[in-house]
Parts: sequence; structure tokens; C-alpha cells
Amino acid sequence: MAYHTVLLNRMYVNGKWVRAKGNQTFPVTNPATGKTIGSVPDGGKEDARLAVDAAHAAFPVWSGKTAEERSYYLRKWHDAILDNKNEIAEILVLEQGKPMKEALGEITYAASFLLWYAEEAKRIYGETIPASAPDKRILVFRQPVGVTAAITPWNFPAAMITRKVAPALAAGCTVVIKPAEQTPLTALKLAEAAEMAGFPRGVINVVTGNPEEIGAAWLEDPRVRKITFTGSTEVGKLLMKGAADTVKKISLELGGHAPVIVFEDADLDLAVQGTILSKFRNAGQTCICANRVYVQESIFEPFVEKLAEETKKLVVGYGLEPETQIGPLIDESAYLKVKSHIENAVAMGAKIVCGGNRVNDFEGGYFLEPTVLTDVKDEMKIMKEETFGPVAPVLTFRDMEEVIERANDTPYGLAAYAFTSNLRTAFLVSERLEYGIVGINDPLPSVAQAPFGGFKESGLGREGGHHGIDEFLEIKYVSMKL
Ligand SMILES: NC(=O)c1ccc[n+]([C@@H]2O[C@H](COP(=O)([O-])OP(=O)(O)OC[C@H]3O[C@@H](n4cnc5c(N)ncnc54)[C@H](O)[C@@H]3O)[C@@H](O)[C@H]2O)c1
Ligand SMILES: O=C[C@H](O)CS(=O)(=O)O
Repeated sequence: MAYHTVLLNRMYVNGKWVRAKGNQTFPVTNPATGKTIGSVPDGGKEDARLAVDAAHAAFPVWSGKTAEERSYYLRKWHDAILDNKNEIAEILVLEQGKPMKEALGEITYAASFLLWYAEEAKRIYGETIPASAPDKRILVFRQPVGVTAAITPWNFPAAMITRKVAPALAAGCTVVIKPAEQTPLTALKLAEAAEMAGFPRGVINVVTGNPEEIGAAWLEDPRVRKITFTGSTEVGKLLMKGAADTVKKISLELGGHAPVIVFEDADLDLAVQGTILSKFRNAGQTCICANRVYVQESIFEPFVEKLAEETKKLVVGYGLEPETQIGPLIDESAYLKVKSHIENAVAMGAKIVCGGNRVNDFEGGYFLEPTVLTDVKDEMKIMKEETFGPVAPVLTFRDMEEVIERANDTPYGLAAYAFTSNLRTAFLVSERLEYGIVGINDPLPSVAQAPFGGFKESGLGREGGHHGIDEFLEIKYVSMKL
């Protein structure tokens, strides 16, 4: 299929579609074909500062609106995104590569945060506290933190933006957004929808361009009071250090290394399908994808046989083709990293049960066969580093004590999964797994109403649920002497 070229080539600052100050642009590539599909402004420090100028100027008006008024704009944005769902999804597929069905699902998921926080905006309650002195009254207010900088990844180019800016806007903050350089077009389509929704100029700003320059500009600007980041743990640590200079609030949604635990009392078909859904969604490029699969030894053989049988059925192809289930990896370096995990495992004795090869039917794209490995050892790279690709290492375990200890033996703590039909096992495992998200017989736990986030080096703070709005609020108390 000949894919059309997408022409946006402007970014959205202060309610206007503008070029970068240096007039530079950078290409946007289709990861399935390696072909350029568009170009966007290559913004830098000055563009980043201008966006903060706009957001800072808009803050008094936006934060001064009533909750009902802010809720209205969020709902309009939600409607504008869903009215243009197919067009946005197609652009998302062209620049990110995921199958159309997943892209449509992501747009729906992204819009759901706007609807959720359109309601949460109206529930930012304060409190009164009984004063110890009879002539004093104590009032507690929750107020917006101020200008918020959102820096987002390429794997969910729509949802990772709205999961941040919906609560920020609901709280009364104004936002400056830097999308990943691999997937800027989706972010600009969201900005287009926000413009359709009628947001006042300067409330929402999207700057495309040099990550280091834009990031540095926002970190050093005292007017930016909040950094909200989704991406690798490595970059998250950099931003956390940079935020310290002006003591900015910070939220971090970082890397993961999810264990899947399959107990012998699990429904085998459910456990296999659940492992496939978690492992191979977005070609394994999600932060909560299964990265390790532990199977109780008594069911190991039938589980691996069924998992391999079902994995071989998965269709690898272009995202716009309706039958495609597995798209390309985002770029060559992503492919080489995943391939290195397979090669390291095999060199240390792992067996490739299925997959393991690049699919060469597609010129220009980095497509990898969905892969299942056995004879895996805990010392292998794939057991320690986030793979971010369609490879499932499967290992055995004897009992709950052993598997909980091994599952928790990682610096990560984002998501974990367990398949069991035993209620006691479900509760004990849920309580003892050191992860912010635990799916029990549920491989797809992410919803707008739940507080998404990680333990340990998987992040700080939560996105979604009523917790998500707290990240964008300051608490103030007023002591009034009568
Ligand atoms: N926890 C979550 O919710 C979640 C969600 C999606 C992705 N992720 C993680 O993100 C990673 C993959 O995404 P990625 O490759 O885009 O991550 P990345 O860290 O390379 O990039 C993320 C964003 O940070 C920007 N960036 C990179 N260096 C920067 C710098 N020095 N200053 C400012 N900004 C900078 C990038 O341009 C991009 O916009 C994986 O580790 C994945 O687990 C986590
Ligand atoms: O990759 C990270 C996303 O947060 C995954 S999900 O779509 O929220 O499950």
C-alpha cells in the first residue's frame, strides 16, 4: 500500500501554528518502510522559552476559570479527538507502526483521560480544620502548581500526552508539551483538536525539536513549576536531577520489567492468551509488557507448547493492513537491542522455541518474529534489562515463596501479572509483589480511573484515577485570626 505523506510541519505555540525560530525542520519516518512521511519544526531553547512565555501569560486566566468552565473545554477536546479518531489513528500508525486496531484503541484510551478529568476538575475539594485556638479558623485549599512541562515517549504518542495534560488542565495548570522526536505528528493532531475545542491561546503548547535543548530550557526556567515525564529510567533520572535546581514538582513514569507468574491452578488457555496479550502488544514496546514469564514446573511443558503454537499464529505486517497483529520496532537501534537480548540468551544456553529472526518481507522496516525462549537463566541480559520487543523468555518455578523472591529481584517495579484460580494465592501474591500495578488474570490493567505508576526505579507519582490530579496541585492552608 502506498502511504500518503503527512504534512503538518508547524508546531503549536500561543494559539498559533509556527515554525522554529531557526526555521529548521526534522523528518518524521515511517518505521514500517523507513520512508519520510513528513517534517516538523526542529525547535530549540528559544522556542521552548516562547512556549513558557505563552503558558505563563495564560495561567492567571486559565486557573481563574471555574471548574465547570475547565471541564467544558476538556469535554470539547475529548469530542474533537473522537470526531477525528480515524485520521489521528492513521497518522499514529504511520509514524509509530502499531496495528490500526491498537492505534484506535490508544486514541479511545487517550480520550478517556479527558473525560475522567473533566469530572475530577469539579472535585478538587478543600477542608476546614478545627483550630486549637478559639479565635482562629483554619482553611485548606488545593491550588494549581502552575506552568507544567510534559515530556512524552514514542510508544503511546497520544495517550501519554492526555494522561498528563488532562489532570494538569483540570487542576488549572497551563502546559508546554514536547513529544518524542519519533512521533511528533500525533501530538500536533491532538493540538489541532484542542484548537477545535476552543482552548484559550497559551493554555496548551506543543514544541517539537531538540530534546536536550528544550528539556534544559524548561528545567532552568523558574516559571516552570512541574515536570511530568514518561520515558526511560535513564532520562527520568537526568530530569529529576535537573528539576532540583529550582525545586520543581516532578512525576516520572519510567521503564519496567514485568514478571508474569503462571500457577499450576491457572486456566491454561487464559494464561497463554493473557501472556500473549501482555507480551506482544505494540510489538512488545509497552512499559508494562511481560518481560519474564515464570511457569510452575508441573505445567511448564503444556504451557510452552500452547504459547508457541499461539505465538506462531501472530501476523507480522504493516499497521494499516487489517490482519496485522505485530508491527515493526520503532527503529534500527531498538531492533539491535532486542536482537542482542536473543543472541545473549542463546549464547548462554537458551533455546529458541519459535521466532528469533528478522522478517525481511518488508523493505526498510525492522520487523522481528514474535519469539519464545526456554532454558533461560536469571543471569541473562533479557532477565535484567527492559527488552522492549516481542520476545518471551519462559522459566519454571517450584513454589510461591521462590517465584515472589525472583519476581521482585529487579530495580524496576511498574507492572506484574499472575494467573491463578486460587483466591488465597491471588491475594498473597498481590500483596507481596513490589509493583505499582498488579494484574491478576488481567493482562490489560490500564484504565483512566486507576492510579498508574511504579515502585522503585519505575517512577514517582501516579497518572489516572483521583490520585492523578494531586500531582498538579499545591496544598495551602490559611490561618484566620478572628
Ligand atoms: N511508565 C510508563 O508509563 C511508560 C510509558 C511509556 C514508555 N515508558 C518507557 O519509555 C521508554 C521508551 O520510550 P523512549 O525511547 O521515548 O524513552 P526516552 O527516555 O528515550 O524518551 C522519552 C522522551 O524524553 C525525551 N528526551 C530524551 N532525552 C532527553 C533529555 N536529555 N532531556 C529532555 N528530554 C529528553 C525524548 O525526546 C522523548 O520525548 C521505555 O523505557 C519505556 O518503558 C514508560
Ligand atoms: O507503555 C506504557 C503505557 O503506559 C502502556 S498502557 O497503554 O498505559 O498500558
